[in-house]
Amino acid sequence: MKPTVGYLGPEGTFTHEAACQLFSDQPVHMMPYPTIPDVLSAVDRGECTHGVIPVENAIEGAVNLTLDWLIHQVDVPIVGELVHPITQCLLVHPSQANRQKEAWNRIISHPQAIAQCQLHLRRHYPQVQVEYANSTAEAAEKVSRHPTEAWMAIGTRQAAKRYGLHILSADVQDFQNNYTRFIAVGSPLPARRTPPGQWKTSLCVTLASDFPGALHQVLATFAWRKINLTKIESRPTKTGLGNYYFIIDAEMEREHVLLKGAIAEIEAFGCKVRVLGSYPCYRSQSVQSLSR
Ligand SMILES: O=C(O)C(=O)C[C@]1(C(=O)O)C=C[C@@H](O)C=C1
Repeated sequence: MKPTVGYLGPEGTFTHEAACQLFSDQPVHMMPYPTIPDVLSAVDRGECTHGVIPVENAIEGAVNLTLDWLIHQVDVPIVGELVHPITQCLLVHPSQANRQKEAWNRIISHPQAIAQCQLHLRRHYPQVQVEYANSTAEAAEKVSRHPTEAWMAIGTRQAAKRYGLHILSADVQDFQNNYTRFIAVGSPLPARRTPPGQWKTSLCVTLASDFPGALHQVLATFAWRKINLTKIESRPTKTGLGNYYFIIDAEMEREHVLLKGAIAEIEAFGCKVRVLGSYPCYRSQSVQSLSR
């Protein structure tokens, strides 16, 4: 049976591009969902074999909704990662494309996309009212349904094609080198033609108690074993101010004797360790020819 891949939709989101890349080597059934929690819940209850969602952006940082749902709401392992380039475009209805800059009155997009372009918007379109959408493609689709409005969406080139929009300007993010890290969750990833660049294990660590050097003690277990950490992020446990989980990404397979040793040592201090997944990491090929 073909795998069913849930992703943050509708068609034409960055997540859709990432999902097409990750599953480009075999036939799959792609299933769009309106929100990140919907994707994760669909995988959790077995409606999809896999899910693809964003987890971190180079400009804006962590996608907290993804982290919080992975920790608190669902029990689905991370099985793969894809780093994908993000080119934000200003998309408008073709019948409005000749407007002056001052004439645009609304910008619609996903909060992460708006945040990545905030300097550009302040500089060029200070008058626009911001409206948030569940995804960049949802915003593009809304602009396409309102041909008489002076509205812009921020989104992908693919969304311009799919929803018949005009690209007013491309690369409008405030910093170049814009990349988002997407993760696949659910069943193990089918084999891909390209080998992974690296292997990571994501851990969620809860400290035993709050004392000077508690986090240092945890980090030291990785340091003396020379295990490289690629990320550490704290998220509230939601039990009170000052209580955190630490999400630690280690550049090593879960079964490696050094990582097993590190986890055992951290647990011996009384900390709780949950393995969120151990997975291959890929980088995107060109996104030009993607469509499914
Ligand atoms: O709205 C989309 O197109 C998405 O795929 C979501 C998302 C995100 O949540 O970070 C993905 C990549 C970009 O950073 C902007 C938005």
